[in-house]
Amino acid sequence: MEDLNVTAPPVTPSYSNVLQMTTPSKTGHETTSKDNTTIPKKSDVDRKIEFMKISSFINDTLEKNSVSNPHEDSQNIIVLRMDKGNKTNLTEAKQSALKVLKSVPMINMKENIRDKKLVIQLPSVKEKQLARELLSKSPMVKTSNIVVDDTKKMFPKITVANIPNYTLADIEPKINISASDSQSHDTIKSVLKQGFMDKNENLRELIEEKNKTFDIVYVKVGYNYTTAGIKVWRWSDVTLFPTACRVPHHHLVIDTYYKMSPPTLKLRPYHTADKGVDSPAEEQDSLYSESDPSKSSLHSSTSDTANLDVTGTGEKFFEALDSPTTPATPTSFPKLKTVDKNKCPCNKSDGTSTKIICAACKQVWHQKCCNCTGLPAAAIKKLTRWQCPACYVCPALGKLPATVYTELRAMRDTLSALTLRDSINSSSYQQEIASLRASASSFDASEILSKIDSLQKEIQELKSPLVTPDKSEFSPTIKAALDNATIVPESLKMIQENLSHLNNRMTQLQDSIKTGNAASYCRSQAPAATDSPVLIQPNTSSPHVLKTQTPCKPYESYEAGAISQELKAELLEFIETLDPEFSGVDQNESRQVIYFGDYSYKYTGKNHPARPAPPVLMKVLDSVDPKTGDKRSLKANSCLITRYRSGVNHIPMHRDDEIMIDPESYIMTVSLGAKRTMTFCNNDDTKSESLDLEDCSLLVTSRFAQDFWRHGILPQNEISGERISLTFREISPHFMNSTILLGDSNTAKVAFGTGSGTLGAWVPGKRVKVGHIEALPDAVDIGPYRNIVIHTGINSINSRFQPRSDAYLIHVLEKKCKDYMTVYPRAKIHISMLLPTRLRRLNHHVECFNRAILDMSYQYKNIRIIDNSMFGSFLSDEHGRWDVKEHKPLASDSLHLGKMGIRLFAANIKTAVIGKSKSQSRVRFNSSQGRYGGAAGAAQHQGASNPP
Ligand SMILES: O=C(O)CCC(=O)C(=O)O
Ligand SMILES: [Fe+2]
Repeated sequence: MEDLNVTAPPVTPSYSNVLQMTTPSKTGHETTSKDNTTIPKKSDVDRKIEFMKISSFINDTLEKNSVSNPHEDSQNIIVLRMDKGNKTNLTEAKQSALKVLKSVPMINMKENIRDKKLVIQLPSVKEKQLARELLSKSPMVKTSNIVVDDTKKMFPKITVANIPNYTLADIEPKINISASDSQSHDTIKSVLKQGFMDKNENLRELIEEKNKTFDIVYVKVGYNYTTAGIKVWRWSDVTLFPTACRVPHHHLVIDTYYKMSPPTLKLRPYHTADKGVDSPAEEQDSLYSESDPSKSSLHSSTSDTANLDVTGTGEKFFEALDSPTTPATPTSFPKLKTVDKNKCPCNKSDGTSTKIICAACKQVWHQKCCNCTGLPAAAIKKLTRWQCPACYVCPALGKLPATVYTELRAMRDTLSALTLRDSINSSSYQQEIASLRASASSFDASEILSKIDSLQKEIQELKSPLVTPDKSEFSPTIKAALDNATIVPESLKMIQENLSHLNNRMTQLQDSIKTGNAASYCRSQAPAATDSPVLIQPNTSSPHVLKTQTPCKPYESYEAGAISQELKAELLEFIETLDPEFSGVDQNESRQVIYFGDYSYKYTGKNHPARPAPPVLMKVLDSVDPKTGDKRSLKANSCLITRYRSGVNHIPMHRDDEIMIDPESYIMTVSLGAKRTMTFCNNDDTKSESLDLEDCSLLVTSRFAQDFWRHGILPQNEISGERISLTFREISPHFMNSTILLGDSNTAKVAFGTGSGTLGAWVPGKRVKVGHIEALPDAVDIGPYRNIVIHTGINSINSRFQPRSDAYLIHVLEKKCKDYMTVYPRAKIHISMLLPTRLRRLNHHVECFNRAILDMSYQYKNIRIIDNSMFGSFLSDEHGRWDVKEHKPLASDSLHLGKMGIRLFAANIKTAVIGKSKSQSRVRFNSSQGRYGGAAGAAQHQGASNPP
């Protein structure tokens, strides 16, 4: 190939695909190429079809190309896809699939509800083939239009896709053109086409369909994110391709160059600078047009060819980077809407936003348009070597010598020799499977079922302590234990709870045995055993236990006579004056309320505007001395006065769990008048408590307890007297963004709270030190935060003392996240990606681990990713960790961020947790108004509406 000596035919690059943001899609136009053939411009539909074809080509290629696949296991995956419009129920499909695959050992079967698919992981290719065969024959698949697919479907969000250039390496050797017969453009073209077509059936179709119009394809890989309404691209090394594709909220964009590149026919590398691309005329080129060769950037490509990455590993790319003549910025960047360097690419004039100038391309950016929000103007001025997203490439990830790849490959080979997948194929493992199969065939379910039955009976009897058990019926062990035991009521309760749990599990097991699914039941109970060579189960509870557990008391304290008679009289006198202002909470007027507070409060569908509190309410707060378990200060900035005319008036069971209540706060209720009973119930209604609220009493509950207990004052028709309650809460719209940061030492300096904290007033919360993944706290220890930000893992993957496989660590992380989602279904979990370090061996691992996090997180809609890759560019600043001038990391530290790094890291967290919710853009309050000050915020009481 290199020796081809052909004259340059007229060629020009087409950059249409990358112009998604710059060129509005044109449909139905026709254009005339230089050789006068009329070439149809592609309609959106055409493009879509083409992209689908090409993406399946990519999937195939990746399937074959395990080198670029970071998840070796995913080769043995079958996907059952219930396509759109298919009415099949996923759970039913799963049941049927389990039946069909009864005889096939499998690692697991996961439901992906969002994409309506089942992902079946099998131990090896052999089992996969077997499973595929069984599935394709199964009536379930045939009759319900379920597609059996063994691609990995790595690219759920491909918007524009094409052939990744590493596939060119596969193709190239197939194209044998001798110097003599390659004199004409057409010959070369046809030979190349043949080369492509030989490679892939889909592509053949594509080419034949489009005929004539297909040239060589060059690919750039990247993903974009949106900032200030404009799309910004981050181009990646092609080896990062899967990662780029899988960032859930980014769209993958692959820049395509339908180009011939004589005279050398070297393929243009994806990262070469886009010389000559800025011309708007070229932007409008169709994919297929050929125009003036002088505009082509591909002609003068001696340096381009030097950068050619034919191996697909990025080696050449990095080699080229290492050479002193190559600029340090290898990425090219799509053209921005504006060609005016003095104007931000967002094309909007925003006089208030501080501007930054890129040191490389001199483009002006608004602070907010390049992800620099959170930085003070003074700090921005200091960013003299700042490079914009278009120019920057993180030195940690972007510049590795080729030798590193050789080492890495060797390392990977050694490592993969140690993985479970290989051991699965080993003969001893196979023998074990065979013996298990043999014993399974002689498995006598009836004996086990009867044993379970009798165990369940024993459990049932143990569970009813009121009936004195006849010990003679128990097994000797239980009998002995009962004889020796002195059981206190609490432990009895606990034993009872555990027994119910056990009982449930037994019933499940029994069902599984009866339906012949024992094997799959056992597998689903032990994912760690197959995911990881380290067979350790993380210490987390089952969803059942998590949902029903009650880790706290329903209330903190109750104090009779907490309010003096004088204060009571004063309060009643004040409330008397409010009489006409009370409003009924529903049509039945089950009770009447009136509200005072710094922020407006939406309670049972009605908006109660902010209203300054009178001194007498302040007096109540000042006079009480609530007894709480800890010394947290009791703050309140709102008071809801509720009037129950008689015992008929009531408040149904509910939780005070509005998102605007401080997650760490207490809720105080002062009762006046008739004695009423408050009932508390835990989540699964297995526990209930009641408490008489007497005249002048004070009840203190915590916001924390609301997730585990409901409360209410039910009708007591026999009571004729009136009761008035005053409920004091701490409410602020800030708490919509309340955040708990579970983070390693890099997060130590991220400051929370109002005022001048790094995260600012709108992100209140706290940081909990979590040095490594296994130290992530249990769900019940977290609290009702809206956001759970996790930034930990670097110590886990770097630990020499407690080495853990990535699969295991991801498993623990996933399990913890699931626990958090079970206990706090309204919380958003943000996993902040590991940051690059100065340790090169670790950086590769960081990248792989981040990919694995992406893989895991993609399955859950409540898990989001904080993508720190962009902010890598700031690490190059002297305030961060990288010394751009010396092109090496700062000497001081290998893992920790510098001062500026922390700021930007915090800004990234802030952006993630604040999001772009509407209410956020409407900042409607004035924090300086203080306690009961009366500015208008908005808080909402979600519970306490009467059932219809
Ligand atoms: O009146 C009471 O004591 C309880 C009121 C209450 O639970 C509420 O407003 O959420
Ligand atoms: Fe309540």
